[in-house]
Amino acid sequence: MVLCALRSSSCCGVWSRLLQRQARGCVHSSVHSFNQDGIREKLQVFPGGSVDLLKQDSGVAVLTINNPSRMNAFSGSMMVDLEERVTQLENWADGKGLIVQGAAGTFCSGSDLNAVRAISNPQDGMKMCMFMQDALTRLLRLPLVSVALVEGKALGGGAELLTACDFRLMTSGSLIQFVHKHMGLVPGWGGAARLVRIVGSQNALKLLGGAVKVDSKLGCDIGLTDGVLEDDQEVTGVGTSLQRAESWLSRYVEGPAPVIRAAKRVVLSGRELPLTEALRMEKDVFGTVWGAPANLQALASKSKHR
Ligand SMILES: CC[C@H](C(=O)O)C(=O)SCCNC(=O)CCNC(=O)[C@H](O)C(C)(C)COP(=O)(O)OP(=O)(O)OC[C@H]1O[C@@H](n2cnc3c(N)ncnc32)[C@H](O)[C@@H]1OP(=O)(O)O
Repeated sequence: MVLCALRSSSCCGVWSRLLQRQARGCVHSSVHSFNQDGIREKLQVFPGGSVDLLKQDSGVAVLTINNPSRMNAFSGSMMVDLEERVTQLENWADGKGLIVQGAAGTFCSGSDLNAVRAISNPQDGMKMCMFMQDALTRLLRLPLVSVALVEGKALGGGAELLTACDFRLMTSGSLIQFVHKHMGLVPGWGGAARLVRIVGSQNALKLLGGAVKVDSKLGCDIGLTDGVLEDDQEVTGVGTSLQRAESWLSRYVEGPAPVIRAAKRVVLSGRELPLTEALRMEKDVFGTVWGAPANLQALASKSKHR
């Protein structure tokens, strides 16, 4: 229903405005009956765990899904936490990168089934779905290069969460599974739409239709996974998984924040907008870096790219 409303308004101007609102604001704000505050109140009734944000001086933030006693399942209050952390990241002008991880060596086992059982009626399900679509769409649209660090298991909504990052790293023993079929469901947090864009419709249908268990090898083969890290217990002297993920990300966030953020913006518009609009957006973003300090400095230093 929500997606239909978005699709039917797919003229370039609307898409452009949607993307331009990426800095702040709600993806579904124009959809009748999407009352974000009302949904937030409803979700808060299901407490437990937290979503924690650490903004570092390096310009790389770490977002941790933290509910270890339930394998980092999302309680209602954690969904609200997630949306608030995304707002904080939208307002973080100096940021360049983001790592999304789960606490205590596992990624995320999806929605908290206790909360899911309590809101298993269609109306509440729709509201939760729109709230999480909004939060995860805005997460992917942040002007930060983002990577999901998948340790342990990423199931159901947890698998959807990792598709809302630019890149995915898996530790060698980790597993991704869109278990929705086994729950009589399909993804509702935008995970199917993003998965198709990452692995193509053939592979996406296999993963959803077969609830296939994706290990690090299969993940690499189909392009879901961008790198494999050895499990912490298997290695010595090369740091924790988080340190290795930071090291992997460092080459993509090295350099001045305005340039890295501009790179993410042009890729994002290329990915989401029709060509004419994407070109217009690229021109606008180009205008923010042309003649700016990093550009002038590079020109003055007569740099060679050997
Ligand atoms: C389908 C989409 C939907 C959505 O909202 O869009 C969802 O995401 S629904 C949730 C889909 N996820 C699941 O169904 C996961 C179910 N859990 C498992 O398969 C296992 O617990 C597993 C594989 C995550 C871990 O297995 P393991 O043997 O290693 O540990 P335990 O089973 O003993 O789990 C420890 C502890 O965590 C609780 N737990 C795990 N996942 C959830 C969850 N999603 N919601 C609530 N609680 C969860 C589990 O019940 C155990 O608690 P305990 O009190 O010890 O029984």
